[in-house]
Amino acid sequence: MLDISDLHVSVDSTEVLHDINLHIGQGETHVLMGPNGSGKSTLLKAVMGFGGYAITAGSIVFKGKDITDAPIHERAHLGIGLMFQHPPAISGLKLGKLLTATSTLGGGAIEALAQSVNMEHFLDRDINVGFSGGEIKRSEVLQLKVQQPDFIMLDEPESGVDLENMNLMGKEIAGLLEKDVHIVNRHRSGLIITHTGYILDYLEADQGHVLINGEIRCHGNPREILRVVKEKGYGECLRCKQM
Ligand SMILES: Nc1ncnc2c1ncn2[C@@H]1O[C@H](COP(=O)(O)OP(=O)(O)OP(=O)(O)O)[C@@H](O)[C@H]1O
Repeated sequence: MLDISDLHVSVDSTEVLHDINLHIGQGETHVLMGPNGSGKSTLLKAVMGFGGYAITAGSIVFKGKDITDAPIHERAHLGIGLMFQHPPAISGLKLGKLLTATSTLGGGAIEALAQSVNMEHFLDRDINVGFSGGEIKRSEVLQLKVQQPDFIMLDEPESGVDLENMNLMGKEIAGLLEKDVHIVNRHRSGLIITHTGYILDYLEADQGHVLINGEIRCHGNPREILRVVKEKGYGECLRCKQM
């Protein structure tokens, strides 16, 4: 579904990502780990096509189409969706209005989806204005449920979420990634950034990658990587031979 080859990305003329190669097949969920500031969010934003994240070399191919230079709305139309780590607050734009504008669903269907993540009372509020950390995350999940992207990128879905809401979020994200469907029949794929790995309690991820200083330094079983990092730190990933 997604093929990233030899990708270099610069922010403010500083190269943040160096020579990234990543292949995510249809139905697969991959996990991206790595120390703070290693470039994980930058990779997701570059795949989504945000301005300010200049691709200076390499390519991104999605569903067989080269999207390296495609604008963000084209990528969204093709089926790429992103849950932000820190989404912006937008004064003057109601959450319900955004949801109606980004889907073909009617008001009743949107209301029902909002209820499923306890957000029915937020449709009339300006997006993220005064939302708590957990409410922001539920709003992001709701937006993904409405958009139904085929490739879902999640930037730290656990951060700021209480245990009860983590349960809700985990199940919703597993639903979005069709975890109850056999992998050969799954249409959706995902890439999830996690520090804690809590999300892995709700869905099995197929592959984990460790990004350090803008380079992918290790691949492997996500739970195994987490175990090693907890015990020995990310330094151990620099010695990883699974490249
Ligand atoms: N707009 C920007 N201007 C300058 N530097 C930036 C910008 N965006 C990202 N960077 C830098 O790029 C590096 C990678 O940032 P990024 O947010 O991708 O890291 P991360 O791995 O997601 O970190 P964390 O785990 O802390 O969320 C950091 O050093 C960051 O300061």
